[in-house]
Amino acid sequence: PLLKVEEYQTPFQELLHQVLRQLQRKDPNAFFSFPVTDFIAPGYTMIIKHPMDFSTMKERVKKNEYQSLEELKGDLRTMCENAMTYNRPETIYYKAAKKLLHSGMKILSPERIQTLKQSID
Ligand SMILES: COc1ccc(C(=O)NC2CCC2)cc1-c1cc(C(C)=O)n2cccnc12
Repeated sequence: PLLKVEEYQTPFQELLHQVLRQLQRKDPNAFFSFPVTDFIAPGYTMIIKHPMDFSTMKERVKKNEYQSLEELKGDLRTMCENAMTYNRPETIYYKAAKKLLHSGMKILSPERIQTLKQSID
């Protein structure tokens, strides 16, 4: 079978893909890699109305559904706020979400994005 190469139609999609890779490095336990299920988190889908995770964000990049970085930033915020709503403050998930949101907003700062753009051009 052919090697599965991450092909992207536009440079902007490539930029978003690089941003997601940097964000996922801040989630070493992969707590945010896939959708949270009711099996591992009882009642989750009743409490959280707008679930989000990195695999869903990756799909959105592939389908070219993000028109701006702001939209990706919004999904990152939703994902972290979901975890800080469902989980109690003393849990590893609440703490991981708080940290991810903080470091994620730094990665998405204009300066960091400018540097990333230059590395792709
Ligand atoms: C994709 O979601 C997950 C994947 C794996 C794990 C996991 O490895 N949990 C082990 C660490 C202690 C059990 C946890 C989660 C997980 C994320 C979350 C979030 C993000 O709220 N969560 C909430 C309650 C229970 N489990 C989880």
